[in-house]
Formats: sequence, structure tokens, C-alpha cells
Amino acid sequence: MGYLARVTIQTPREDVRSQATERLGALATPPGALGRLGELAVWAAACQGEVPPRPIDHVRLVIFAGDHGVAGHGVSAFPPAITGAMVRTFLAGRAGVNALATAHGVEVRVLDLGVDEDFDDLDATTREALTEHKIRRGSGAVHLEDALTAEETSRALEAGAAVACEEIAAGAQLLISGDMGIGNTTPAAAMVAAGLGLPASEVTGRGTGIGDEAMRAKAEVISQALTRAGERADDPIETLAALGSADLAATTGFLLEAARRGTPVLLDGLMSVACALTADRIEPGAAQWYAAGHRSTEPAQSVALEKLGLVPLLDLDLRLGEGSGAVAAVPVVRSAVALLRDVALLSELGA
Ligand SMILES: O=C(O)c1ccc[n+]([C@@H]2O[C@H](COP(=O)([O-])O)[C@@H](O)[C@H]2O)c1
Ligand SMILES: Cc1cc2nc[nH]c2cc1C
Repeated sequence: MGYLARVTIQTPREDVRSQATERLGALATPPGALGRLGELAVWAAACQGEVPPRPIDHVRLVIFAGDHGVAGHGVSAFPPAITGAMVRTFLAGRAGVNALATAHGVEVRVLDLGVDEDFDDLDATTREALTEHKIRRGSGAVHLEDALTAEETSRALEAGAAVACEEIAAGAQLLISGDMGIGNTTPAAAMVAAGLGLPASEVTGRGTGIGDEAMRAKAEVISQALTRAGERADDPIETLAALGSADLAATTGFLLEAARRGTPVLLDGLMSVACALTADRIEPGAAQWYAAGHRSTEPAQSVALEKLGLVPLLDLDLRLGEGSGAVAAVPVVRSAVALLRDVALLSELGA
């Protein structure tokens, strides 16, 4: 199985990082005046291997959709039928993330990895494109059973990796993973707890907006899931099988392959960051290819970002998912690159 063979991840180019830092320091701006935009520009240059960095014209969002057995156990404010309905909304270009993607010139692709329906009503071409990587209908309720078999886990990881390869081959310069799945903040929080050795109480959040009673039920589901997984939570691939889902395993494969291929990624909310944490557990160093688009309201996202050493670009109390926070941050990344490319050098001022 490809994912068991460890591939050493290259770091973004250190020599280019130094050149970019030098150029940043020489720009016609007071030292440090560009703040974190300066750091972001240096990261983009090191990832591209070029100073000044090229404009980031081709940004691609892939939304990984799936249903989760836990959704039937009082952990979400919404019913599972919303997952498929939102998939249709993405296809129609009418979801929140579509509006942002259109505003910021980001291309959107939607994939059903584990939605609990067959989409028989869609035309054959759309259905084929949507479901080409489908692993199963719904993933297991992680407090009662494994989310996936070992074979499904490896197929999902490889599906995500194949998608990253396709996007990179099509010219993507920056990748974003988005998510759709009622109940998915429960397995994602469990993956973070497993990765960081935290109790359920420190990773449980309000997801789509649950009240206090559902919060207690959700924390109990996460706690039971962690107990059920036991020592398997020490291994990141076992974590995906026991506590994850088809869509989260595919997202992990997608993020890991992006790092392996040296393509930078802008992370979104909890699901994206839980998978980035898992990718970095599989291949330590993967996170050097990731920047954090935004801070979600989910506590597990914040603790995972801290572990990865990533500071979010935006902090807007967003909790939509879909890739929305990362897409909203794309203009920030483009701004950083424009500054390092287009600003004159202090030495050119003639003052
Ligand atoms: O991105 C986030 O951090 C985020 C936080 C809360 C909710 N969501 C979205 O809401 C859904 C999951 O919430 P829940 O309460 O059903 O677990 C799923 O479709 C996510 O895209 C996403
Ligand atoms: C309407 C709706 C849209 C979403 N987008 C991502 N998660 C969502 C959950 C709901 C309920």
C-alpha cells in the first residue's frame, strides 16, 4: 500500500526563502511594515522556488463530500439529507463558497466520497464526475464501529492523492480542500484529539450551531470513539479507519500528495486542518506546504493549527466549511505575492 511506504517530503526551497527574505528587506517599505503579508510572500516564493514569486492565477478548490454515521446520534443541528442537497447546490453554483470562489477567481470541483445517496437524478456525465472516486454510502458511526475498513481507507487516501495529481497537472498553483457533510465536525474533532492526545472536552465544538444538550451528547460520542479506538489512535492511518471517514481520508490523501509534489495549500476550517494534522503525522514536514486561511470557531481547529505552527490569515468567526474561509483568504495570498513582486526597492528611490 502506497501510503505505508514513507516518502521524505522536501521542504520548500531554503535558498529561495533566503533570497525572498532579502528582497523583502530591500523593498521600499519600512522594515517589517508588511507584517505577516511579508512572511506569507516569502513562504509563497519558497514554495514556488522563485523570487519574486509568480502571480497565483490558478487556485483550485476541491470539496470532499460525505455522510457520517454519527449524524444520526444527536451531534448536529441539521439532518443528514442536507449533505446531498448541498452537493447539488455546489453543482448549481449557489452555495456560500461558490459566491466567494466566483468573486476571487477560484475554480471549484465537488466530489462525493461517501454521501449516503446515489444521485440518480443527476445527468450521467455530472453524476460520473461527482462519484468517480466514491468509496461507500456513508461512513461508520465512529463511537460504535470503524468509519472504514483498512481497504477503504487506503482507497480513499489514494483517491485524494490522485485528485491532487490531476489538479496539479491541470495547472493548479495553490490548492484548497473544502468539506461538506452533516456530522463531520465529530469525526474531525476525534481525529484532532487522537493526533494531539487530548480529551473529548478540549476538541468538542458547536459545529452547525448545537445547543448545550447536544454538546454533551457530542462530547460523549467523541469520548466513546476515542476509547473504542484505543491505541490505534497512535497511528494516523488507523486513526482515519477508526475515527475518520471516506471524505476525511481522501482529504488527507489530497493534502499529503500536494506536499509530496511541492504544491502549496491554503487550509480551511476544522475538517481541512484535522486532515492536514493527519497528513503531517503520516509524513512529518508536510505542513510546511500549508498556510492557514482562517480561524474557525471550532476549538479543535485552533489547537491543531497551533500544533502545526500555523497562524490563520483571517479570523472572522466563520464556521461554514465548504472551503469558504480559505477561499476568502485567497486575496490575502495574492496581495502578499503582489507586494514582493511589484514594489520598488529602497535602493531605486534615489533618496
Ligand atoms: O469549517 C469548519 O470549521 C466548520 C465548523 C462548523 C460547521 N461546519 C460545516 O457544517 C457541517 C458540519 O457541522 P455538524 O454540526 O453537522 O458537525 C459540515 O458540512 C461543515 O462543512 C464547518
Ligand atoms: C445549509 C448548510 C450549508 C452548509 N455548508 C456546509 N455545511 C453546511 C451545513 C448546512 C446546514
